[in-house]
Amino acid sequence: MLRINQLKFQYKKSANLLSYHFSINTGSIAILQGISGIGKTTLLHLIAGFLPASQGEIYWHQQALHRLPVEKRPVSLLFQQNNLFEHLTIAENLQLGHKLPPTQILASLIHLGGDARWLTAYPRQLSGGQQQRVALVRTLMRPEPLVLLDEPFSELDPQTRTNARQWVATYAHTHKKTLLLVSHDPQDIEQLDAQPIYIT
Ligand SMILES: Nc1ncnc2c1ncn2[C@@H]1O[C@H](COP(=O)(O)OP(=O)(O)OP(=O)(O)O)[C@@H](O)[C@H]1O
Repeated sequence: MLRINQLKFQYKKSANLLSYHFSINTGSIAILQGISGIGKTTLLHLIAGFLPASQGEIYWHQQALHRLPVEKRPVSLLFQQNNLFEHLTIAENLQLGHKLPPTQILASLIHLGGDARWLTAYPRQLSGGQQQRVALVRTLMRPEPLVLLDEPFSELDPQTRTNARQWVATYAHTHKKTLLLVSHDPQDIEQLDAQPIYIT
């Protein structure tokens, strides 16, 4: 279980105090919802360890994540943007952070409408939606059990989005991942059979 217990954060003294309290079951998919600027992205960064909480706790099973440095947290995070290293090819980007065979990674990419020809390209040579799918594949195929996805389908057309949702749901289920994602699209909740979590 991921347990967010009375977690609080403030960018600076004059800013709103952001506050979070909820839990999600291991192996489930949860979707963070709430109006723009309410603090969804901030929460993902607090869980991953890129921001320090001022109060509260983050527990993954019995492990106190809030006491661990970023690299020790069992977390894989897809940012809203800039997920790929510009100086590495797509193949090199896809190889980072795991030891899976390239054929398995390519199969996932193709499932999302990707193409083997992308592998030798650099990120700047792909469209925003193509880059997003590459980054999504890498984030989910890393070994960490807790996966945080910040608007993972935002750049995709409706058909590609449907395929991407199916791949994410199947991969997460098969590999026993726990997923927490940010989305404004009600269809994501329905098709991913996800638990909505409202941030207020
Ligand atoms: N680096 C920062 N420095 C100061 N304030 C910030 C910073 N990043 C975000 N904020 C502020 O913190 C609040 C929460 O931002 P956050 O990006 O977490 O919201 P969000 O719910 O993810 O928004 P959106 O749905 O628009 O992506 C906002 O008021 C934002 O202006």
